[in-house]
Amino acid sequence: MKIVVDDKIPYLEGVLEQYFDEVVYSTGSHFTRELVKDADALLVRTRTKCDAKLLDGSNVRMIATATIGHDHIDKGYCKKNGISWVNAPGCNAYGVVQYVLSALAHISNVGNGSLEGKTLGIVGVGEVGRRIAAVASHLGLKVLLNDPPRARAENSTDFVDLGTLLQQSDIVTLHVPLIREGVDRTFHLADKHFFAKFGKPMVFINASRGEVVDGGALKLAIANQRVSYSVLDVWENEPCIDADLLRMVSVATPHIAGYSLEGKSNGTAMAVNEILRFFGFETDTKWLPQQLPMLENRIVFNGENGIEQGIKDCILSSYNIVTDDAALRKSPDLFEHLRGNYRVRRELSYYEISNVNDEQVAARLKGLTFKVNYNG
Ligand SMILES: NC(=O)c1ccc[n+]([C@@H]2O[C@H](COP(=O)([O-])OP(=O)(O)OC[C@H]3O[C@@H](n4cnc5c(N)ncnc54)[C@H](O)[C@@H]3O)[C@@H](O)[C@H]2O)c1
Ligand SMILES: O=C(O)[C@H](O)[C@H](O)COP(=O)(O)O
Repeated sequence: MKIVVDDKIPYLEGVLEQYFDEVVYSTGSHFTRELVKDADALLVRTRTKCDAKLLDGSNVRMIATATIGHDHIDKGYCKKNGISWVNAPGCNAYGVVQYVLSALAHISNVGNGSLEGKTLGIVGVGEVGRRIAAVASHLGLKVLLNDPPRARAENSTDFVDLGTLLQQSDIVTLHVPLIREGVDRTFHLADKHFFAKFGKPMVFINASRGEVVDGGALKLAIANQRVSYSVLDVWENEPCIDADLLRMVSVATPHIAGYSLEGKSNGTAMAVNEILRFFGFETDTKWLPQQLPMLENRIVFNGENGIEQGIKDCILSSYNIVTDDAALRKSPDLFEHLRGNYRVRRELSYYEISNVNDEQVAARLKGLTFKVNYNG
């Protein structure tokens, strides 16, 4: 049996070789019909468009993507052609949480004031959005949630309509999948009408998919100050991103929000286990990547400038978004290289915070998923 694998999926060395006769590694964007035609399975990331153009006439029976998003897989085509597919739900959700928390801490530090009492509007409350909602109160934020599919399915009063959210929030963050058609379409969800509904100049964050935002409408909203501060991790037409938009946004990163080490290793593990299960390979235990790289994991809490500042400093010590912003601005043409050669980044739960003498501070840091060494 043969499997074709994206060569940027980490921690895989020698694993699939134990089960498949042939394992071929290739650049995700370079998969060709020729390469996959006699493959039984594909292990991909977002860079491999799995559609008729790639798959027509192939033997592929199973596609696993080591990512949360699956808009690069033509699900209709797969269904019609008996190809099973799986993604890795939630794998890097805490990586995106860390990204958003770092963005919030940075935004607050550069003159947008305390986060305490501000309202964070979360659009799309799935694996990522609900984790952000769960940690937000530990930064003193109130949340408003918008998720029409969940609101319908759960008949719940936890959600508000998009207009209310945009009217009442100080910060809006998008965590929807890219859906191109239908009642829950998210393609260009953030268009000129969306920005016109803002009740006040607002902070805008997008770490979902680039095509969820109409870049032209965002540029206009920044120019006319409907958007007071903007953070973009994802872009239309990646990796060829809009140079004007890059100049205009406040923080720009190359689609790395979910690129924590934990996120990547979870994605690899989930995809590998699904492949092994699909092909009926006997495994004693669920496969997990071994020997993950370590970093220094101690952070000393400093409350001298207030508790909120101390908490924001802990978040920024774990991951400071400005590093990725600087790298992209320096070399926008290296968008894909910056992603492919991303450094090791550990999630908040990896870090242990010391010098915490206050029970409430300890509870807030734990709520943000840090480990806390509390001297109570
Ligand atoms: N930048 C990154 O590195 C990165 C990392 C992970 C995920 N993502 C993107 O973020 C998306 C969300 O991730 P997730 O794990 O939370 O996905 P998820 O599927 O668990 O949650 C998505 C939520 O959005 C809701 N939704 C669907 N249509 C909606 C609409 N029109 N309006 C409002 N809500 C809507 C769904 O009901 C669901 O609850 C992914 O699909 C992926 O594209 C990006
Ligand atoms: O959908 C996801 O999981 C994320 O967008 C993920 O970070 C994408 O990573 P890629 O497959 O492009 O490396």
